[in-house]
Amino acid sequence: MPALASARYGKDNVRVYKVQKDEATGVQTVTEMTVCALLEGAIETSYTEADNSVVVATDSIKNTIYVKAKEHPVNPPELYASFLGQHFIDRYAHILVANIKVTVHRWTRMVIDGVPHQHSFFRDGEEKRTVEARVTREGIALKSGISGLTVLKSTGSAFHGFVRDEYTTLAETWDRILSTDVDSTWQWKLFPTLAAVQDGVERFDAAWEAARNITMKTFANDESASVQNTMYKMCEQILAAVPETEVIGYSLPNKHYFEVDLSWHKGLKNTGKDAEVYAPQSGPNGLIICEVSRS
Ligand SMILES: O=c1[nH]c(=O)c2[nH]c(=O)[nH]c2[nH]1
Repeated sequence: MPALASARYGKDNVRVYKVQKDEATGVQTVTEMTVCALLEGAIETSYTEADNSVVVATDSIKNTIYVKAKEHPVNPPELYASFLGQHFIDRYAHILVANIKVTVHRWTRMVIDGVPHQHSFFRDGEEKRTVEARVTREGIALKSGISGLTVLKSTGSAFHGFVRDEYTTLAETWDRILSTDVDSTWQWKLFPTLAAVQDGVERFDAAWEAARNITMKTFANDESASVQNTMYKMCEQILAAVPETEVIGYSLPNKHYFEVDLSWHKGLKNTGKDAEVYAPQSGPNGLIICEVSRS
């Protein structure tokens, strides 16, 4: 006898733009985000018995995303995600969980002739700020993050001492290129209420800045023994810098740059200490993942 083991539904890829206009100065500030809202609760019969009376239409969920963006601040995204999720469990008695994901796209203010422009912006990279909220009547669980922050260092990275056996072809190296697309998350202690999220709301921007700075500073300055060890050092520092976090996570692809032997052409030296021209690889790539919590 089959049984519905789990179910959630809602609207994904809802693109939202909000402008804030300071009438006194003429300065405008913009936020663009992509929102996903998925609901859980007493919705089984919609799957098993074609009972749509328990279904808040995904079209209505999309409408709610826009309305809540109008009614509430969209910054920081942790606050907007909490308002939105809280709405669904307050408004519908049979909805037990609202899963909200907000992805914020970069619009950085232009500086023209040394002066910040009042209303013009540019996309300075595909890095995103993210938040995942799981809102229930027990509280609001928030996981904030950064994704798509592409970084590279041209030296200061080694990898040696790994298992050597009949499957190994990789040479040990004491100097290699290290490049990755940073995906980092920090899970907050459970907020018991929406008011607890609102109280001290500046913690969210401060944590994002700390995580981003720690990631870049550690990436740049660490004499890396491996991706594993460098990411662990990042996690340790974020736990120390943001006391309200419980778990720090990283998922880092190791984007390989291979040396190219050019000795076939007039004896050109382009390997080892003479390496200058490399072949960036699009795949396969390593993928190194960890989560670090307080002991
Ligand atoms: O930092 C690294 N960690 C690995 O686990 C690994 N494996 C590999 O082939 N290269 C690397 N680099």
